[in-house]
Amino acid sequence: MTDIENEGTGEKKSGWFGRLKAGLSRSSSSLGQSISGLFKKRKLDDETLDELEEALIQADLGVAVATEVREALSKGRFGKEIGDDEVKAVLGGEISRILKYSEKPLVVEASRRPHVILMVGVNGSGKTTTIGKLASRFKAQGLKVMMAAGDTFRAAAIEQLAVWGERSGVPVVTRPAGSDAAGLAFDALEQAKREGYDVLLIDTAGRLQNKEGLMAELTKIERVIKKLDESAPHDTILVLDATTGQNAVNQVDVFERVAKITGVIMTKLDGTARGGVLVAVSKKYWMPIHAIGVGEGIDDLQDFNADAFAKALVGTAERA
Ligand SMILES: Nc1nc2c(ncn2[C@@H]2O[C@H](COP(=O)(O)OP(=O)(O)OP(=O)(O)O)[C@@H](O)[C@H]2O)c(=O)[nH]1
Repeated sequence: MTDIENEGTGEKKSGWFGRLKAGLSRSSSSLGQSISGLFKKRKLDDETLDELEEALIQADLGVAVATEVREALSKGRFGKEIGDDEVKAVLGGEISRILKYSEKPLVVEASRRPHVILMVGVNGSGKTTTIGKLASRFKAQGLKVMMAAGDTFRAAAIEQLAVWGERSGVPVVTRPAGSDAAGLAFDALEQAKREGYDVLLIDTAGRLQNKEGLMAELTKIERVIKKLDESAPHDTILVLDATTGQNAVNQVDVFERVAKITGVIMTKLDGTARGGVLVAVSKKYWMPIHAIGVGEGIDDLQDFNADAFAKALVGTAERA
């Protein structure tokens, strides 16, 4: 058994925390600025709490989280004077507490041969890139990895995965654009079983315009995979683009209805002011968040760490 958290040295960790913090700096500076503006030697009254709640909603954390933070902050402090630092500390603590439920590294059960991971998400969410990053990580851990270019609607997606395959030295099963994705998934799994692969990562198309079509496609892929392995897919990971803000929450709604989502990876957390949406997703769905994408490079995928994320989002810490 292995997981993607076991990678790297302490030095690398502080490096990635730096990257996470840099990535989330837009989110944290917009949130930090709102808070700093609010709590310059101010009494904690209803008006201030209303403004804080509004700032949190503006930062995409969602109404439920904003209400919870408001309650936590007012407890024992209502009517007293309060400063930025205390507010940020309470906020960071509350966010971390919520996110803890979602902290769950992606575990590959190597004995499954292969552990089948289906990647779903709308076009452009970062699915293909994330598969490439995962493949490269698993390979670095010594696992035998295969990818299947199941987004057969777009020739560019097939080519893109092939490039990731070359980059990471991982074989990619492809078919010409327009081919049947379920057939491709079946063949890939058959080959992976026969040749003793540890992990099979399957890309899928994510056209949201037509929910019935999407559901039919994913259901068909699942059905044919099960002919070869009743327990597969072992993970169905929804890839969400942080830059879409609240729309990411709607996407969980849609995909939950068309597939049995087992976890989430959120991409593009570098350089967006909308990183708070991850907290809204965690709070609403209590869903495992396996990892986060903080760039386009092969190493820009980090294990999700609730505490580090909360600190980077609120902008409270120099180090993890
Ligand atoms: N900045 C940044 N860009 C990312 C990240 N992940 C993916 N991208 C970029 O987002 C764009 C879309 O990524 P894809 O991997 O092609 O997305 P997809 O969901 O497979 O989209 P289709 O191929 O259209 O189905 C690409 O330009 C990626 O390089 C990330 O974590 N940070």
